[in-house]
Amino acid sequence: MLGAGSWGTTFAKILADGGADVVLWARRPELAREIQEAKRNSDYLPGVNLPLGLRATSRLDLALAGAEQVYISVPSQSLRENLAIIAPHLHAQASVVSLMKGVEKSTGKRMSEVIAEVLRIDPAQIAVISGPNLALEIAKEQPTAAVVSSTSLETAQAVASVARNRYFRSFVNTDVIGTEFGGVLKNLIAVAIGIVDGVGYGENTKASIITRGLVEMTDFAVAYGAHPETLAGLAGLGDLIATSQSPLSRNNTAGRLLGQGYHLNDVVNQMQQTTEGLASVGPILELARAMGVDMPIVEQVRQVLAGTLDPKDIAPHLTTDDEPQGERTIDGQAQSGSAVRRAFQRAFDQLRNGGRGAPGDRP
Ligand SMILES: NC(=O)c1ccc[n+]([C@@H]2O[C@H](COP(=O)([O-])OP(=O)(O)OC[C@H]3O[C@@H](n4cnc5c(N)ncnc54)[C@H](O)[C@@H]3O)[C@@H](O)[C@H]2O)c1
Ligand SMILES: O=P(O)(O)OC[C@H](O)CO
Repeated sequence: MLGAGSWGTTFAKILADGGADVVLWARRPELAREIQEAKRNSDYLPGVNLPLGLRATSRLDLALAGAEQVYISVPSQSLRENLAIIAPHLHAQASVVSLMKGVEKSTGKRMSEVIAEVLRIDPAQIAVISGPNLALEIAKEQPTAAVVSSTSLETAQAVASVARNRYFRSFVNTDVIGTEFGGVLKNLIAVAIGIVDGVGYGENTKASIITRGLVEMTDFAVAYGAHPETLAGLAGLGDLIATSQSPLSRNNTAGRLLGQGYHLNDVVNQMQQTTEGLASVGPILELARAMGVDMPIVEQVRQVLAGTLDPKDIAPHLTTDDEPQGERTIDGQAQSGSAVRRAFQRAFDQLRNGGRGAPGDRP
């Protein structure tokens, strides 16, 4: 596991509690020592006891020696530089798993794209994991689920069978684009929710933004080749709900501070952990423009960040059109609603089958 922040450490615990032999790489030797010796990461996960079998080191060569699966959890904007130092130590057949939820600001690339480009490995060796996964809740062993996605179902299944335990359930799919963009886009909507929360608006406003935000997320991801069902699953709606509702969310918290009137620079200074949404707004809007996708909520988040829109004005503008629009739902067709129906059918089938058997989120 590369990256010993909140999510890297929590995910190392998930893997170790599932029975895997895990070595966690921390950049700072003193943090590696605390994890290795005291089985604690007091900076990021105060009060959490880590598994006794979890090892930690600040030496990348030792962390990667013989690793069959390499999980990466560093800030998205630092992935490329981290990959450059990882590459010489990586086993040629290793699977590389991204736990990150951002796009690279300078290129607009998803994390799996950056990994494929820098490491020059077969995309079938790459997987991504996303879902409603607030680190601190999981570190306290509160049950949740996630989706492991790879273009190779075999790789996704191999990773999912390791990344699971009594409190963490992994499903699989092969929609890497939808799974990654779900994690990126929900951050932007969570910032919007935080903003209106900070302003003092209530549940109607937030529900409207979540619902319309999901349409924006789906329109965007589908334009780039995702399946709409993925956005109705754990990596889309599931994560959107968790991130928008929780005070543990850094994106939500950053939004709330903006809504309370703090300037972006002050908010960035206050956030001690990675807040991916703030860096993703620009590249996502550029990608949206390139595909002709309308994202009024994300555009207004950009304006609030730029200081050109008063936070209290964000909510009424759920659409940029003056004329009343049809309420397109997540598959973009008000009349059919077929993606929503399929998602409900899938959830129903899973319940009926005791959690098994859905083709999209296969456990
Ligand atoms: N925390 C969560 O609840 C959570 C859940 C799911 C996904 N994620 C995603 O995981 C990724 C990492 O998030 P996190 O919460 O672990 O962040 P964090 O800020 O808690 O930790 C980031 C870690 O990366 C390390 N790092 C390595 N290279 C770095 C560099 N060049 N610059 C700065 N830090 C560097 C830091 O030392 C730190 O240990 C993000 O993409 C985030 O969206 C987080
Ligand atoms: O704290 P956030 O806002 O980065 O959200 C953490 C996770 O992505 C929630 O699934």
